[in-house]
Amino acid sequence: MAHPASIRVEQVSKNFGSSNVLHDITLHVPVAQIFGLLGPSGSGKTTLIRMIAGIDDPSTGEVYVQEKRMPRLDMLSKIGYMAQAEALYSELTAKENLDFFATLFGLKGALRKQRIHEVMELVDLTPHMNKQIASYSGGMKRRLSLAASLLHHPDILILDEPTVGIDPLLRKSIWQELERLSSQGITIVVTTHVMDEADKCHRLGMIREGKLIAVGTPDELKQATASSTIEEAFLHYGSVQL
Ligand SMILES: Nc1ncnc2c1ncn2[C@@H]1O[C@H](COP(=O)(O)OP(=O)(O)OP(=O)(O)O)[C@@H](O)[C@H]1O
Repeated sequence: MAHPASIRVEQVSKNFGSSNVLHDITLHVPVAQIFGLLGPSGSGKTTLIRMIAGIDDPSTGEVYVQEKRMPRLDMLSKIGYMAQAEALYSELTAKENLDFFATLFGLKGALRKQRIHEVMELVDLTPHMNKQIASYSGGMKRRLSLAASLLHHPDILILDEPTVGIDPLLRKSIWQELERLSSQGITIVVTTHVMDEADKCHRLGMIREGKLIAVGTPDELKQATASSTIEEAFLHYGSVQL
């Protein structure tokens, strides 16, 4: 076996009432890979990663994380999840918010203080540690959410459009951090609309209308469609009749 799978999605479909939003998705993500999910708005990316994070369950099929069938409460400590909508308390400061999440993850004492400082440093928010979230910009809230998802040193990091509203310089440093985390063995699943970010992923999955229409490295997807950029490859797959 070349690489053990960190995440296995096996023949997963998802219905909301009578509407079928994911169709028969099978996907394996090896340990330490940065896997990007690309697809138009409404194609099902968030629905899929919520099932990987164990927040929702499939209608049919199975999701395994570290070979444990999801959803599973004891896997939550292994997973860091950053949603599109911020789950922050606006009347509290950044530090108070992180203190709250740290408590949920059982981080205590000096270790907790140190970790809060590390993650705040990482997202470049240290000078704003004691400001109320109500005074934060959209980008600052995204950065704080990312910091919160990293607090407990998760093995698996699941990020739903983490860099929306973040300026290019900081986006670059966040991607450097994701690469560093991956080199330490952390598996990362990230949804994105930003094509230069897609190029930084080790492997990509393209989703359209709830179907996984292509999976491969950025180079493989470009070669398969005779494209010079991921954007072109994406447009190619988007125009193919399913
Ligand atoms: N709880 C729900 N109940 C009913 N329909 C839902 C629910 N959650 C998602 N959907 C529908 O499922 C489809 C896929 O939504 P999803 O949020 O997964 O797409 P997405 O690819 O993440 O989009 P975006 O890029 O805009 O975030 C959409 O048609 C959406 O309206």
